[in-house]
Amino acid sequence: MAENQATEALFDVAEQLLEWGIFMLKCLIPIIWLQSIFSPFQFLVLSVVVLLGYFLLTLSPPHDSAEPPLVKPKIPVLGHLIGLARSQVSYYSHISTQTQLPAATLPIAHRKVYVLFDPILQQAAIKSKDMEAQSFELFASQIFGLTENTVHKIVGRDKDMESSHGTTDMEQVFKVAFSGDRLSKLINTKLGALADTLNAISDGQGVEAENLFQWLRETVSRATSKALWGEKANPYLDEEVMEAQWNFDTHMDNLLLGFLPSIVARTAYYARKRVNAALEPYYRAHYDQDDPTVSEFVRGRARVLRSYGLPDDEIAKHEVSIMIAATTNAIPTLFWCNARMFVHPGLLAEIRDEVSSALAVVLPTIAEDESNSKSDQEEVKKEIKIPLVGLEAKCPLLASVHKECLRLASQAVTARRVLADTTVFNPDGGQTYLLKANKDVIMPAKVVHRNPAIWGANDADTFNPRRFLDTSEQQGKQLEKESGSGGGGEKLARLRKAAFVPFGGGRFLCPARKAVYMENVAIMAAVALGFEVVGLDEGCLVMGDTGRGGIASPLEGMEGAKVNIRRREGWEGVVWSFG
Ligand code: HEM
Repeated sequence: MAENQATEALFDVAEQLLEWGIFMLKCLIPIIWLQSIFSPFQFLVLSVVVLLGYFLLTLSPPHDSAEPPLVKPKIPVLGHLIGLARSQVSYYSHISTQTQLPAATLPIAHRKVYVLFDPILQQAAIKSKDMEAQSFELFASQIFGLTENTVHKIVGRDKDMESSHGTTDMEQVFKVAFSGDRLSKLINTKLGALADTLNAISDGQGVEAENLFQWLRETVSRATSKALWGEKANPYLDEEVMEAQWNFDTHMDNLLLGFLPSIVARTAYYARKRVNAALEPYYRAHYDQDDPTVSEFVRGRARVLRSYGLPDDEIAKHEVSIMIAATTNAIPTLFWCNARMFVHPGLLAEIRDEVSSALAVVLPTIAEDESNSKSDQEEVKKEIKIPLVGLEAKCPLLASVHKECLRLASQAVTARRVLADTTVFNPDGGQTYLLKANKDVIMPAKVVHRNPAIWGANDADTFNPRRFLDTSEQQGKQLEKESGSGGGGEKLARLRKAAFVPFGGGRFLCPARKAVYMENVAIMAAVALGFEVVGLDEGCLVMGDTGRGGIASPLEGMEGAKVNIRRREGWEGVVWSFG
């Protein structure tokens, strides 16, 4: 918190200095003019100084008219950087609202980045073969503390592999780890561990939690770590290590400065050190290869890194990123899904009905009906297995709530480096833009996820649990009427598809997306059916902004208040399982 305030203060100072610099230069003009009367030489020198200063403070990179329109910042040179530091991912939304452009070129000092606001243009760029995700090279050594040698080895070998068989070694690992039996094992182990937590909730009193977010974070992180790192030597079984991982995840952006990290980014620096100290013995002892319960995700990645010649300590540093990928987005998504169900009692009742009929389990109120015998009830209560396959299709309202929560909470900022000059085209709007080689393209999900012309003029920013229920042409027509946009309903349905990008897109699309859909809907079903979240307060529930993009968490202190998670009346004693 203190580090963030310091950064904010730094940017305030920079902004003030720039404003003052320009103001002073302007003030100098009459003085220089006066000077010209007494000393032509001093007049000449001062004029050159002022002109040079003004040029440096207002310069922007050359711009081709075929590129997206140039949007100059209010504060010259560093204005966009200051805006981004202050408003983070929402800065792109501000620019989109202010300019109403489908795409923009943002000059930052002598460099520029393209930002695509239009979903069709985003899809055109994201699917182009001439775009590369380059973030690893840019921040890996500062964020993870890797040596330059390690970064070069990884990037160099990845590039060799890519040119020889079209995909990188890591992409191959993702393909295997997130398909077939490996995927089933990953999901079953994680959900098995989650079921253990649910089953341990006592009848009657339930569990008290500081807030629902914290409870989910502990529960889901524990289950995820077991599924990923295996049962023999899971380094995250130690609560201190898990806590350090969360601290690292929350504060790691401060390490990007790369300057005196143990002072400037103290929390992240020491948290990383603690996690490294737990992961290093794990890799040194080769648990990743020797324990058969370890996931293919952990095993395959380490195998690749070893084949690149990385020592165990560098592998340990690199693999701090595993829990970030697996929990940073997944946990807040699950939080919003469950929180939104429980703060809308009418919706919760509908979901409970939908799930119980899909699973053919009898609700206690129905079971208490005289036509049902007591033995029926007991049988129902004994064990309920939530199926993983086909649940979404059987529970369309549940699936719609899940997607709507992803839509509202996703602030993913997909970034790509343009490898060769690329033209992106939107046939509907007729816009064509040139994206030049070696520039970066930013595609902010928040802008397209909340575009009123696509999602509805009245409720693009608000939660509509039924939004994803019906994708028929008729709904498209209704939307068209609401948003006032022209064109057929089909066009709007197409736009919506393009404008829903919580998992990124193209070649670097999240490899775990199928697992996420299956797991989240199953967990929501079990929690809705068998539990109550007492005390959840909608008035204390506010979404924050993510610094680096991804799924937004609730603001600190606004996670919905203290809660009691307890078994639903009539559903005590149920043994939950998934499969
Ligand atoms: C709600 C949950 C999740 C969301 C919203 C999400 C979203 C994303 C996004 C936006 C990307 C970047 C895609 C791009 O650049 O186009 C990504 C990449 C990735 N995600 Fe996820 N993710 C989720 C859960 C997970 C989980 C549970 C895992 C692992 C167990 C995972 C593993 C990865 C990996 C390894 C990548 C990098 C892919 C690459 O570089 O090719 N994600 N995810």
